[in-house]
Amino acid sequence: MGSNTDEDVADEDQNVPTFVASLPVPNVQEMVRQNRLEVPERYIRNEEEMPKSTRITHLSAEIPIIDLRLLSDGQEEELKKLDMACKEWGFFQVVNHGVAKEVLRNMKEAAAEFFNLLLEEKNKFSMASDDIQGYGHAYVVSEEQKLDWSDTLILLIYPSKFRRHKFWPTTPEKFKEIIEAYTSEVQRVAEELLGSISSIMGLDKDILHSMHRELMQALRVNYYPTCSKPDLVLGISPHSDTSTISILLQEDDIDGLQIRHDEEWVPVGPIPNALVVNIGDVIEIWSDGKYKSIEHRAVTNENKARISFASFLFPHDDVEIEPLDHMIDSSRPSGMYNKVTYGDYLRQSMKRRMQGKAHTQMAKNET
Ligand SMILES: O=C(O)CCC(=O)C(=O)O
Ligand SMILES: [Fe+2]
Repeated sequence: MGSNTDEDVADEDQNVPTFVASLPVPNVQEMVRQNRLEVPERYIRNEEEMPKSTRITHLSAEIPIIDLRLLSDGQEEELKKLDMACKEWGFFQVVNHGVAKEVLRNMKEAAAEFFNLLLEEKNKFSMASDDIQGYGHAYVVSEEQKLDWSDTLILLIYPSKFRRHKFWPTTPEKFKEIIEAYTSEVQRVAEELLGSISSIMGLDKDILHSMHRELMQALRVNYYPTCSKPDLVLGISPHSDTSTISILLQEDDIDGLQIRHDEEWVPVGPIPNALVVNIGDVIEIWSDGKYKSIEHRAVTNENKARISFASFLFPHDDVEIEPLDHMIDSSRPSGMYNKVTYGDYLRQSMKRRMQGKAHTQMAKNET
């Protein structure tokens, strides 16, 4: 991994995985550009989903902050904190991760420049009708469902043989290199984190990584335009991630991400240059529910568009996922989840709209 010597070989390769396509929906940024005040009915949430108050609460300050250097050095305190974070929050912020500020800044600036292009320029990279790589929307499966107040750019990054370069924006000119620089660092951070998560699960450090067969990474860049009525819409619907772990870069000065904790929505206040990490469904299943893949959503605001970068780390399609024997409670010897083939799990989830914990529910062992 990490090499880019096989540049462009993947595009026509039959073995490049494809994902379930989304129905076509309007471009939200363009809609706002044309009429800043309009909020069409399809975006207005039912009463119970409306975000209403989006302010930082006292709980925001309790979301764990983890020092990656200490963690990767195996420092006991930091490993304990990670264990608590995975059990009680499913989310934590990572500092001291070693990704250069310049790499983060370049990524943010390049993405902002891309989204500021005219629609017809961006549409040169729009998703094909049978897949979700490129610029467009994901998880829209019916004409009736409420729509998210966002547009997105999705790229499969690793292994690099799976890249589909025709979807990689060419404006700004250096965008490809900038994505490469950022995502290769994310891959390193992910490998370090998987090592530490292996340790707290009582496994040798390299086990979780090797269980992926190939450690895949997809990048989803979310663009949330401003909204004149942010209390009525959601930038991204509540969902848990189908990944093993996800690593998110967000703006330093715009709130948006909220996570479900003790039945409340808790905003994750940005820490400049930190990365937000969450446990995905795969670890929830491997750990038989001890480590939680927590529901989260994004809200919008009236004043400033927000861009976030979500990297999803996940296993090869053929990998079978099931609770690890030693993580299963003796009181429930068959475990909480059935065995699933990851590729099936992922594609099944994409046939549904994003809906809270519906995906892991599907794998639940009801006996
Ligand atoms: O924009 C955010 O803060 C959250 C994005 C997210 O959850 C996702 O892309 O899966
Ligand atoms: Fe997510």
